[in-house]
Amino acid sequence: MNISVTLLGATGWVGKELVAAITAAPDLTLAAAMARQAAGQDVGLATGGAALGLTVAGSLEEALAIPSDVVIDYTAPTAVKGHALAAIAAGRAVVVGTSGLTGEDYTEIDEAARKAGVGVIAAGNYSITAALMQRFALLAARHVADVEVIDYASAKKPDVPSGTARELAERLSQVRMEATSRPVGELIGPQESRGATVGRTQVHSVRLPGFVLSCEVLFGAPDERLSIRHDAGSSAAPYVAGTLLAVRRVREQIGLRRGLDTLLD
Ligand SMILES: NC(=O)c1ccc[n+]([C@@H]2O[C@H](COP(=O)([O-])OP(=O)(O)OC[C@H]3O[C@@H](n4cnc5c(N)ncnc54)[C@H](O)[C@@H]3O)[C@@H](O)[C@H]2O)c1
Ligand SMILES: O=C(O)C1=N[C@H](C(=O)O)CCC1
Repeated sequence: MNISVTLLGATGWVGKELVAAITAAPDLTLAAAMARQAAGQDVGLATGGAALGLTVAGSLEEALAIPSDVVIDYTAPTAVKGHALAAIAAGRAVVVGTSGLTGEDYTEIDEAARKAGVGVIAAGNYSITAALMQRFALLAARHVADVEVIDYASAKKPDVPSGTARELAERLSQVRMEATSRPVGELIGPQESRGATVGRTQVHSVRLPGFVLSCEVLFGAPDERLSIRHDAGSSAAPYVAGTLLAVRRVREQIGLRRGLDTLLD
């Protein structure tokens, strides 16, 4: 069955790749696309491809006025929550790609989705290999008590920690044992040196030129260490397949599902 899609953030780094992938997929139709600065232009031309005969919507209201099954959001951390709640209120299933949402934001989105009877899938990272990192880390956390997360991104990334690191830390916190390291609140010196506590897990964010997005999970045990690391390259291609997998699966559920690895079985 064909799935019609509304894409928010269509002219962005990830959005452009998704326009090409959705229009090439025989089971998907790009019903609407929003990008404020390219409003009124042909979506295909605005994203560097051939004309598609679909005009870019300049606002969320305009985009949601066109019927679709699923709304994808790859916009900005400041905008995504409002977009998701509006799409849910319009009866659409939602795939969240944008980073920056907290656990509390997701609780609110889950409640709204359950009330509306629609599904939402959110993944801090839609790359298949990043999902595998999360899967391996969750397995390791059942056996090794001490774990911390290092989040590396470009100097320009506006949000902290990355969606990848935040989701990983929140999920590790649900399964991990008590750390054996001294509690952060009992340390001598600036507690910020120990990073941010996300759930029950310390996250250390590095923002430097030369990085795109990397995430490292460090496990420590007496006289040994385990590190599991994901490094993204410079293109947005790795996020496309996972996002489209979520689009194809999101209408099977009601409420929120977090983590691409939960779709991989
Ligand atoms: N989950 C994942 O796998 C994954 C992968 C890559 C990027 N991301 C996240 O997705 C988000 C977008 O990333 P990007 O690199 O494509 O960004 P980008 O800046 O290249 O593109 C953002 C797009 O959204 C639009 N936009 C920005 N602010 C908006 C607003 N307030 N309202 C409406 N539209 C708005 C822009 O015009 C643009 O079209 C970021 O939060 C990024 O961290 C997540
Ligand atoms: O480039 C970004 O920004 C990315 N953001 C996601 C995150 O916050 O984890 C993941 C992929 C790239």
